Amino acid sequence: MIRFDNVTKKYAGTTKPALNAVDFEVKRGEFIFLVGASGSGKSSCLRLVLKEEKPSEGTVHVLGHNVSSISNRKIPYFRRNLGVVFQDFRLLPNKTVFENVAFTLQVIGKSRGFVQEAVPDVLKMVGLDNKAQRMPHELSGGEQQRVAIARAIVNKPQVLLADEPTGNLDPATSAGIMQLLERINANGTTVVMATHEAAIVDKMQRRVIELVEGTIVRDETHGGYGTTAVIPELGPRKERGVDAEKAKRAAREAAREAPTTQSVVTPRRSAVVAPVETDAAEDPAAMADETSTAPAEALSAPSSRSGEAPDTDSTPPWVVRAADDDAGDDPANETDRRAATDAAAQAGEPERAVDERPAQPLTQSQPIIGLPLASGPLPEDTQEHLSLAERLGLRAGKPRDEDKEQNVGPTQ
Ligand SMILES: Nc1ncnc2c1ncn2[C@@H]1O[C@H](COP(=O)(O)OP(=O)(O)OP(=O)(O)O)[C@@H](O)[C@H]1O
Repeated sequence: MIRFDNVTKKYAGTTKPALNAVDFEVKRGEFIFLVGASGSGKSSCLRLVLKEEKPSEGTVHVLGHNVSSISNRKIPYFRRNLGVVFQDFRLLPNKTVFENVAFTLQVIGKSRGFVQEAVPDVLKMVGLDNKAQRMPHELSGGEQQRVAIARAIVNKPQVLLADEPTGNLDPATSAGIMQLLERINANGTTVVMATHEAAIVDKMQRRVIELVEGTIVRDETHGGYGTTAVIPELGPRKERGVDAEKAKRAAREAAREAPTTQSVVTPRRSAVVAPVETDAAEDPAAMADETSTAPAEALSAPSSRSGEAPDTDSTPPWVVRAADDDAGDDPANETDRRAATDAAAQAGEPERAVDERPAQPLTQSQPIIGLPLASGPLPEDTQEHLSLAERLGLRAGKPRDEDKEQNVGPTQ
C-alpha cells in the first residue's frame, strides 16, 4: 500500500538528509505510528507519501504507483485516496460542520443526494450528528478534530495520514480521537500517524516505526513509544534579547536559593517549553519554528524552512493562491468566494471557467480549508496545470483522456 525503498530526502540548502536510506512497507489495513524526536523526519515521510516532496534518492510507492511517475495533472486523483488530518484541524471557519464536510464532496462533483446522505452518515460516525449546524468556533478542540476527521474520510480514502492529530488536545479528548481512528482503521482504512504522544503509542500497542535523525532505528509490530523518541532538547536555546537573558538569570538565582526544590520539568513537553518561555515572549515566530507544536505548518509550507523554492510539487492539495486585491481583510471571504466559484464549476460551468481564471500572483497563497498560508510560491508548472479542485485533490468530473493512461483515480 505504501512502500519506501531506500529513500533519502535532502532538502535544498541543507547538508544533512532529513531521511536517510529509509525502507519500510505499510500493508493494507495496518495502523502505524511514526515516532521520533522533533526533526527526525516524520512529517517528511508523510509529505513524500502525499507527493508534496519527492525523494532525492530511492522510490516511494503508494497504492501501487511510484509517486515520482505521477504527473502534476494526476496528483489530485492520486490524493483522493489519501485523507489527511492535522494537529490544527484546518476547518473553514465560516461554514457549518455539515458544510465543512460537504465541501469535500461538492468539489469532486458528488450529487446533492449523495452529499445529503453521506455527510450525516459520517457525522454520526464521528459522534457529531447533533452538531451539524454548529460553526467551528462553537465546538471544542476535540469536536473540531472530529469534523476534520469526518472531512478526511467522507470520500472513503484508502489511507488516512494523521500528523500529530492529538497535539492540541487534552489526554481524555485525545483518547476519544484515538478510538475514532481505531474505528476507522477497523473499517479497512490504513492509518499512518506521526506523533509525539508516548501515552497513546504505549496504550495502543500498534506497529511503531521510530526515526532518529532521518534513519529508522526501530520497526516494531506491537510497540510502545520507546525512549529514544523523546524530544532531546533539554538545555536552554540561544538567548534572544535582554529580557530573555534576565529571565534566565532570575531563574538561575531562584534555583540557587531553593536548591532542594524538585523540578516540575518533565522530560518531553516541558523540556521544550520551559526554556522557550522566555524566548517566546520576545520571538513568537521562533517559538513556532522550534517547538514540536507545529508539524502541520511544516506540512503546509514545506519549503519555508529552507527559504528556497520547493524542489517539487510541494503545494499541498488544499492550498490555492489568492488574488490579493479581492481577498480583502477577511481571508474567510476569499475562501468562500473560491468555494462558491468551485461549486459553480461543479454545477455545470465548463471546467475551463476554473482553469482560465486570471493569473494570480505567485507569491501569496490562500488557505482553502481554513489553513495557514503557504509561504512559498507555487511551482509554475503546477500553476499552469492544476485547477482549484485539482489542487484540492478533488477535481470533479470525468478524468481527462490522459488521466486514464495511468489509472490514477478516485476510489472506485
Ligand atoms: N522544507 C524544508 N527545507 C529544509 N529543511 C527541512 C524542510 N522540511 C524539513 N526540513 C528538515 O528536515 C528534518 C526533518 O523534518 P521533519 O519536519 O520531517 O521532522 P519531524 O520529525 O516531522 O519533526 P516535528 O516532530 O517537529 O514535526 C529537520 O531537520 C528539518 O529541519
